[in-house]
Amino acid sequence: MDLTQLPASDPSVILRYRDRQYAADLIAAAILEFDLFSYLGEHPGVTLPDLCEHFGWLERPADVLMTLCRASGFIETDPHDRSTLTVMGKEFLTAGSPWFLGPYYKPIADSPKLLDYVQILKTGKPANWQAKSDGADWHESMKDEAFANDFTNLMNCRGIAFGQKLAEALHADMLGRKRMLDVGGGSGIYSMTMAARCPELSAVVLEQSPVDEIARREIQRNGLADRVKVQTGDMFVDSWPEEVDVVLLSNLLHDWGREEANAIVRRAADILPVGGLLIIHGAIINAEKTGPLPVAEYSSLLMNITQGKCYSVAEYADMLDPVGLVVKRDAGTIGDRGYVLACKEH
Ligand SMILES: C[S@@+](CC[C@H](N)C(=O)[O-])C[C@H]1O[C@@H](n2cnc3c(N)ncnc32)[C@H](O)[C@@H]1O
Repeated sequence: MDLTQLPASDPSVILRYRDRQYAADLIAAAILEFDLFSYLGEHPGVTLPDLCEHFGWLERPADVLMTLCRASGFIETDPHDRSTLTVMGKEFLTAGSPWFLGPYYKPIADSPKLLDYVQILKTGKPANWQAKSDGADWHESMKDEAFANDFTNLMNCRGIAFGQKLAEALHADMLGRKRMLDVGGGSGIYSMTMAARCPELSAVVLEQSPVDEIARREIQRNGLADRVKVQTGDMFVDSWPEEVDVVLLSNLLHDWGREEANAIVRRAADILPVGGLLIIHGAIINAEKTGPLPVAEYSSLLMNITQGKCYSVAEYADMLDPVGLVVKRDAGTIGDRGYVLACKEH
C-alpha cells in the first residue's frame, strides 16, 4: 500500500468504544467500593496525597482515577491540587443526595474488572487483563509468540493511520534528518510511514523477540527493508544504535511507571546530538489534567494492564527537562492521539 496516502475520515468513534471499555468499572469502584464522592463532598479541597492516605491508594492509579473524574466533569481541581465536587458530582454521585445514581452501577459491583481496580488502587500493581491466562503481565505476555502476533497486529492496524498523520504533522521538522531510532517500535509501522513520507530518512526499530521478527516481515512486505532495519535488543539493557538524529517513542512510555519512563528518556537523551529531536507519540493528557475525556478513559485501561498510564504534557516536560530535552510543541493528530516534540538543547 501507499503509506503516504492519508485516510479522509477520523476513526475516533470506533477507537473510543474499545479504548473506554474499562472506564465504567473504575468509576463504579469509586462509587460503590470507596464512596469517593461522598468523601469529597464532606472534605472539599482534598489533595491527591490526602486521598491516597485516607483510602490507602497508590499515587499512580489514584491520579488516573482523579483525572478521569475531572475529565468527566465530576470534580474540579485548583492549581494547588485541591479537588472539589462540581454541581453534577454533588447532585448525582453523593450518597446523601436525592438524585444519587449509585444504585445504577450496582449491576457491575462484582465485575472482575471492578475488583481488579480495587486491588490496583491499593497496590499500584497492574492486573493481568488481556494478558495470557497463566497470570503473566502484559510485558511478559509480549514475549509469547501467539500473544505478540495478535497484539502487534492490533497496534499495527491503528498505526497505519496514526503513523501517516504523525509523519504528515512532523514533515517540516523532519527535513534534513537522516536516521530515526524507533524504540519498542512494534511492527515498525511508524518508522515505515515516516520513511515513506521522508525519502531521505532511514530508520532502525529496536525491538525484543519475537516482535523483532514480526517487524522484519512487515518491513519486507512493505518494500522498505533497504531503509528500515530492525535491531533485536532489550531497550533497558542493551546498547542503543548511535548516530541517530531523531528518537521516536510511540505508545511506549505510557506502558511504564515513572522510573522506567525516566530511564528510557535518559537513554534517548544520551544518544541524541544537540539539535536532535525526541518525538513522544500516543494518547496524551493535557497539561491541566482535565482531559481529553477519551484519553482519560484510555488511561484507566492502561493503568489496569500495565505499570503505566497516559502521562500529561506537563509530566512529559518534567521527564525531559532534566536531561536537556526541551519541549517545542504538542499537538493532536487523529483518533484522540497526538505527540510531544522535544529538542536536545544541551
Ligand atoms: C505498546 S507497544 C508500542 C509499539 C509501537 N511503538 C506502536 O506505537 O504501536 C510497546 C512495544 O515495546 C516493546 N518492548 C517492551 N519491552 C521492551 C524491551 N525491554 N525492549 C525492547 N522492546 C520492548 C514491545 O515488544 C512492544 O512492541
